[in-house]
Amino acid sequence: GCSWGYGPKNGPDHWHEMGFPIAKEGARQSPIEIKSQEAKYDCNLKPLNLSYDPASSKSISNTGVSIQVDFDDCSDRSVLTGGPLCGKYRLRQFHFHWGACDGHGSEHVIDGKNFAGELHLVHWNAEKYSCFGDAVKAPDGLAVIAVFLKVCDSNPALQKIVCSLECLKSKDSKSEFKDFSPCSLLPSCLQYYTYLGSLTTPPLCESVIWLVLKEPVTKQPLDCYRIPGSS
Ligand SMILES: NS(=O)(=O)c1ccc(S(=O)(=O)NCc2cccs2)s1
Ligand SMILES: [Zn+2]
Repeated sequence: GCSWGYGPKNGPDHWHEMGFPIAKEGARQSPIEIKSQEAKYDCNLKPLNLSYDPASSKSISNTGVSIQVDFDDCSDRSVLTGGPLCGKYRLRQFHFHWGACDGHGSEHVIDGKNFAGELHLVHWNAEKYSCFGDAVKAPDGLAVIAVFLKVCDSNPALQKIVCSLECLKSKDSKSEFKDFSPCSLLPSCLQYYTYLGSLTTPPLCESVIWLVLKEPVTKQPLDCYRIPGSS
């Protein structure tokens, strides 16, 4: 069909011919490979300042290409400030990218290392733009925190998300998802790399200030959930 995805016929190498020429012609396309030795320290950068209200989480859905938790972004309930950012960026949603096996799945790569997955917390500049749709078209409209995910034996915060997957088996399924604190998914150290890039999926808008955390978090191996009746 005409919808983009990650298959051999509709994956990233085809997106430019599926209505998103920016994939080939863009000036600041993400993801990128980060080479730590080439990163420059910038003393003007501030620490990231996250202020999230767990009561602002609304729902969790299977978008067909990811698992996404949406937040109430009608007011400044969950906001990101600091880092390279000017003003307050409102948390709109977070979602995941992962692979078929544990050796790959992250979008960004650090010094040639792939991680099992990557969590993206998507924020938009509500001080400067009146709605998300306007922000996603602006060069400083979005700020996305990227967190690398490693496989490990347990992560209680992810547990709540994984448990919700039971009733999200089909595309566009959605269920209530209240009182979730995204901070519980973050590593203790919020040191980050930052660069100007784009959405990593169509429409690939070049409107993202990327904040890629240096420290990964550990995620529950999904296969640790025994299916009742299986041996
Ligand atoms: N992987 S990522 O964090 O770079 C994202 C990809 C898409 C994102 S979105 O939530 O902004 N939707 C994009 C849009 C929907 C409708 C108009 S633009 S965030
Ligand atoms: Zn993403």
